[in-house]
Amino acid sequence: MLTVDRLCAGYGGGIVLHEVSLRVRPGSIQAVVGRNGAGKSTLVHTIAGLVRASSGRIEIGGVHVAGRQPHRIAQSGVGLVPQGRRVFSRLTVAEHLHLAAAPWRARTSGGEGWTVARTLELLPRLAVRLRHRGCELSGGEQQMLAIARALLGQPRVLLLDEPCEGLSPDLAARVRELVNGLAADGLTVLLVEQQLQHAIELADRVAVLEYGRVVYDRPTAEARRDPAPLAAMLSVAAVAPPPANRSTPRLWADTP
Ligand SMILES: Nc1ncnc2c1ncn2[C@@H]1O[C@H](COP(=O)(O)OP(=O)(O)OP(=O)(O)O)[C@@H](O)[C@H]1O
Repeated sequence: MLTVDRLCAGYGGGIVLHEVSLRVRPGSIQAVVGRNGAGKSTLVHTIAGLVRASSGRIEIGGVHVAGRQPHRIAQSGVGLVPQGRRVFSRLTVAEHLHLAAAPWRARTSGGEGWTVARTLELLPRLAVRLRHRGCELSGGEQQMLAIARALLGQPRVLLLDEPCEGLSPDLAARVRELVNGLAADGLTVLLVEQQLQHAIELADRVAVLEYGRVVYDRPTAEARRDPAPLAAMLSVAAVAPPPANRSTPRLWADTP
């Protein structure tokens, strides 16, 4: 369970997040949408400890983690897939995975845990690119690597900041399918998503951030039944996609 309670955070004394509260249950996906500059990345970075919370609570499985160092928060079970992937251009896929699977991360949280072999089974495209450097990967491969790296930290809570940004529609659909499968396996997922339609197709709940405040937070079933208020908040056309099926991940074997 991820609980964010009246969280305030910002930069250099300026406040970006104003009393943000969210609760994300294990095995569920909470989407966060909002216009550019609304504070979505700041929220994700504050949960991950990269931005300091000025007040409020962040709990992972009931343990208050706000104020801890980012690596301590990672050890508490928070995995981050940052916006723009942030893979190292000169390191190979194998080196990325080796670093992410460092011994202090080898803890498992009850289950069998993520090993390099298991991530390569889930994302077999990476297995054939092991010797390639980050700069030689396609956007889709970089995204897979960013997800694999986060999984190797044994997260209970996975934060994904616009994981489909810049990907082709086909690849973006595969990333969403993967995220859906990870939630089906019990991960708690907070997903920043640009596309409202995709957010309500994939997530269990959708929240809208506006100027750093949560102005909407409802089950997506409700948003699907009546998308107009949500669409109006974001100034996009109302859409009502079919409900997503939660299923285990399909192997991502073909060339992205
Ligand atoms: N490192 C930083 N230092 C100072 N201000 C920042 C920093 N990062 C973000 N901001 C400011 O915080 C506000 C929220 O930015 P943030 O990146 O969280 O928004 P966002 O909703 O993720 O936007 P986008 O959809 O464009 O990624 C913006 O006004 C932005 O200029």
